[in-house]
Amino acid sequence: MYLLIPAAGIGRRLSAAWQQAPRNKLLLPLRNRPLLAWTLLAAEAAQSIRWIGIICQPTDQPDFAAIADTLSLSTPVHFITGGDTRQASVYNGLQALPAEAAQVLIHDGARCLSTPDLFDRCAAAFQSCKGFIAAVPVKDTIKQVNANRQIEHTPDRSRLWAAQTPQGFDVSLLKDCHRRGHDQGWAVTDDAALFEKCGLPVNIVEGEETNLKVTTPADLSIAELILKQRLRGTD
Ligand SMILES: Nc1ccn([C@@H]2O[C@H](COP(=O)(O)OP(=O)(O)OP(=O)(O)O)[C@@H](O)[C@H]2O)c(=O)n1
Ligand SMILES: C[C@](O)(CO)[C@H](O)COP(=O)(O)O
Repeated sequence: MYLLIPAAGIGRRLSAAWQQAPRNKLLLPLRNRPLLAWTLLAAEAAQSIRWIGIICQPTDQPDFAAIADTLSLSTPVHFITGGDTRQASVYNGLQALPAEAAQVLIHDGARCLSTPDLFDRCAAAFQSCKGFIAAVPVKDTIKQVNANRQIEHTPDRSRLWAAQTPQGFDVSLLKDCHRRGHDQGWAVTDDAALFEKCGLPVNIVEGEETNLKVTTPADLSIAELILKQRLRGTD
């Protein structure tokens, strides 16, 4: 299975909280390794992942290459230049896939706590569909709010899921959706939304409650705790 890892962000929300200049949060230490290292180790331990493409800014590539070298991965790692948005980065990643890649998993580098089992369950989902996402049921009541911060609507919680990654797609179909998105000026925050806008079905694969996206300082603290428990075997 081919895996694309969007890793070309600049961590604005994390840096702003610390009142620091933006920097790629995937280089931040978590326990005793850079955040990206945990993502790579999980992908390496998955039975299904045979190819990794890290989508990054050229300025981060030397650091990411050093991280990959330190891990001595058996899975081949390739580097792809990212774009100004996650959507643009994934677009670049798709263009860089080997011609023989028919299916791809896309997984945020910032979701460093995903387990090998989740990668393998997602890879297996291709046996029954051409588009899917890892997701978990929503626990909070969600409110749709207008510009005046007044509640407009309370969706039925029983039908709400929080999208995670990996997200998996037929490569040819996703390339078409990204192309249409570029031509139509669609701006989306996950790749499934492009499939949806193109009228293509996207299924749900049960995600993991611990598969959080490290976005804010609180996420970093939670990720530290989860890793501490996981490394002690008490996760
Ligand atoms: N132009 C971008 C923006 C984001 N990402 C990646 O997409 C994932 C999810 O993005 P997010 O958590 O938002 O990371 P950042 O964009 O770095 O964070 P922020 O929005 O706070 O700047 C991350 O692994 C990030 O590196 C990317 O590859 N290219
Ligand atoms: C793809 C994603 O992780 C699904 O929840 C999320 O949309 C990424 O959003 P971000 O703003 O790029 O972190």
